[in-house]
Amino acid sequence: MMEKQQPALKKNQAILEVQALSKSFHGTTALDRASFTVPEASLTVILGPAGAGKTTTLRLIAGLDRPDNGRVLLAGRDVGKWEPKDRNIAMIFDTLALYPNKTGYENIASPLKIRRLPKDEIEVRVIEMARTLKVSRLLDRLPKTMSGGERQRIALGRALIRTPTLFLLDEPLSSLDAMLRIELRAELKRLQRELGYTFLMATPDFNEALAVADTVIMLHSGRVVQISRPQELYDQPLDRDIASFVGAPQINLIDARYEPNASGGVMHAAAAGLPVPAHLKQALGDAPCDFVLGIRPENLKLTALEDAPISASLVDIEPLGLKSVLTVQNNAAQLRLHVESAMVRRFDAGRPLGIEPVNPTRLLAFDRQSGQLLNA
Ligand SMILES: Nc1ncnc2c1ncn2[C@@H]1O[C@H](COP(=O)(O)OP(=O)(O)OP(=O)(O)O)[C@@H](O)[C@H]1O
Repeated sequence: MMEKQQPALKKNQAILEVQALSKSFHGTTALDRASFTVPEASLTVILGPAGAGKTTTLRLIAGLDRPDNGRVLLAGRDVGKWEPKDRNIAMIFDTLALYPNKTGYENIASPLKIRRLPKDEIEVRVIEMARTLKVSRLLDRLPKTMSGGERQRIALGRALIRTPTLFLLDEPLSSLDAMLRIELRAELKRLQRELGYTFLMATPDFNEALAVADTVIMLHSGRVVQISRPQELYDQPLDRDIASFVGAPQINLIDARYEPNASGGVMHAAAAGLPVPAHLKQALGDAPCDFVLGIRPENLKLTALEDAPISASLVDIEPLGLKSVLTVQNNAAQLRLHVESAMVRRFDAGRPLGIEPVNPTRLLAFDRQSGQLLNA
């Protein structure tokens, strides 16, 4: 099968450029002027909740749907009029099913056989792929004799044996159980690096993005709301929706009032007067104002009730192994804290607790109306 010749990339040119891409279905906007680039040999993740427009974006790039507006450029060329088969893109979905009556070898080889590659070349590539995926010993076996994880590796081998310009992966691990998922996402990242592939992967799972992504494109209601490194998305989310979406347990977002004074000012939040860290003071300015204070649950800790800036009573404990998530409440706010399980094992609901923020440089402030991050 002939694929259209891709021109050589110019230095620093993105493999993929998406420019103001829009798509509506029956009057509902699925994608709204989305723009981003994907550099060669990178792993870029499109992150967003259900219905954010992730699949729509991938389908438009693959040419499976036509955009209402905007352009898709591959290696600098507008491919708007190209058929999917001419775009030299491989799309991998979550169902990585195998042919049950074919051996591991035949399964991995099948995309190359369809392309009528010479037998010798197929053999070299399958053996190499099996070595990379550590499944060489499974090549003669049928899928029914393999474990779930082994089958997924063979299926990945089959998906990755082609050498397209770009791989689009739509929630490729979503059908797997948690353990296998963690193992295989590390494997995907390793393969992508080792083979120098370019991956654009959609997922609703921030932890997955954190584990594998070079860059995250955060999509919300069809709009690109932030493009950054995954850790930056967690540390500096550009608005409160992003802050809530990334990180579990969820960030605490509490109404706060800022009162500047000669000694740096005070923030009234959760029925407490808290000192204002320098970066927030800069972001909030010189006048009193209302804002939303963002505190990650790991940046709150239990402390002696008599010295605590915040007092609240225990509502619930969710044990998560070594750590537990505590929900506490006072008359101004409900808060989640991430604490050592050993500390709270014998706590009963209703118990009064003392709480203090830690790592003040990690506190965030958001505009009360727009929800935007307030930055210095
Ligand atoms: N073929 C279609 N016909 C009608 N509406 C569609 C179609 N495809 C997508 N949509 C709508 O467009 C919006 C974006 O859908 P899309 O599948 O791209 O989201 P997603 O981020 O991939 O979600 P998920 O994580 O649930 O797969 C949704 O509101 C969806 O209902």
